[in-house]
Amino acid sequence: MPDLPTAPVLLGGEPGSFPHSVLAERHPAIIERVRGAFPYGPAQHRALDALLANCAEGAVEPLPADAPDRDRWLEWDLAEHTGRSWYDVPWLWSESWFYRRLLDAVGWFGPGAWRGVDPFRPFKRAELDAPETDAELAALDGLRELPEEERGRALLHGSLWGNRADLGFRISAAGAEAHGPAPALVADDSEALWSLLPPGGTGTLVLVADNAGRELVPDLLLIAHLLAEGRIARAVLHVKPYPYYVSDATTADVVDALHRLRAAPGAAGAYGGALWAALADGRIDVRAHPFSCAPLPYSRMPADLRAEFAAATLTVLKGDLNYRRLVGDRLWPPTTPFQRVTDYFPGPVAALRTLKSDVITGLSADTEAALVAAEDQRWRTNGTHALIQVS
Ligand SMILES: O=P(O)(O)OC[C@H]1O[C@](O)(CO)[C@@H](O)[C@@H]1O
Repeated sequence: MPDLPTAPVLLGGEPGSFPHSVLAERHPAIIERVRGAFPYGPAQHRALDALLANCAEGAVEPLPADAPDRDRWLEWDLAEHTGRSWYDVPWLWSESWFYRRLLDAVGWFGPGAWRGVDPFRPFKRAELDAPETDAELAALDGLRELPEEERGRALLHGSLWGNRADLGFRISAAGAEAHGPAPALVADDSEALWSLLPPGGTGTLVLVADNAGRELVPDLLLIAHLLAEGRIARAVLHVKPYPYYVSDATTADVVDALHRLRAAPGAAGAYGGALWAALADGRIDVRAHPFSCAPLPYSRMPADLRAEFAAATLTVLKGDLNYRRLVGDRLWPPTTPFQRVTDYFPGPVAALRTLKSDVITGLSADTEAALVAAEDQRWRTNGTHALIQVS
């Protein structure tokens, strides 16, 4: 693997920092929301209490010998981090560990009746069922008369800005949506993206999804458009193998989104039907690779995933967490070339992301200066800016 340039890895240990607030405030709030959403029994309440305590002062504990994914977590640095504070290990790792432990606490992996019950499902469902979703679907009717390129651009932006629909983020960023859909693109390589997907394409788009609901719906619409317009022949949609970061999409969320689309009137319903048919005949494939929930950067991806990304015409990584994993969860100087930190990626890659954490690369010096002048460093995390970067 070529040498990557380095910058400090983000840790959660510094009070006042964004990562610290996620570990110290957001995670306890998520535990209480989940606790309030299900009629859990005493065992789950006790386990959630223990997790709360662990969030505050605890150390990383080993997984029990019979945990189904113990070997995988050992490959993912669990032994190295065991006994250390959540605040001293890489923030990317401790956040991911939090979701793994939360699933344990509610019985997701257990043999009991709560096995496989998604603790975030009520929140994801509520978003999908919200009137705002109806309005977004109805707006598709207005796109029908547009030339294909304009329709494609609109759907690309729908998928991009759909990334603000992140329920974990909203717990501590109330009001971020009130800024409206500001056209605040801090980097825009969309021309390069379209040049990789010309009409008459016979290739495969890999879309690594992020959130369910109001992000996944526009992601699916974009895929439907690219297939219908002959810009790709196939699409592979990667989702999470288990509930993660509150709103991340699982296979069950894909099913919910497709039902929602199919039941909608007008253009949305037609897209839903086309997507359903494309899944049935194999033009769209859904994957839930274990590495999608790994606490690691993509530079450590396993060989099978590397081969899949290498064979794709383009891999689109959605969202903030995927961006952190793509470029490395480090405090890069913002003008660090995106190309340089993604050199290791085995094929053409695009990031579509709204900015919700400190990590950023690929800005021009002018753009960085303008952002800092207007907002100090708040632009990095307040979810009102977005980027399209291609390498
Ligand atoms: O859903 P997204 O765009 O990946 O955002 C999730 C982000 O939320 C956070 O939990 C905090 O913003 C980050 O850790 C993470 O990058």
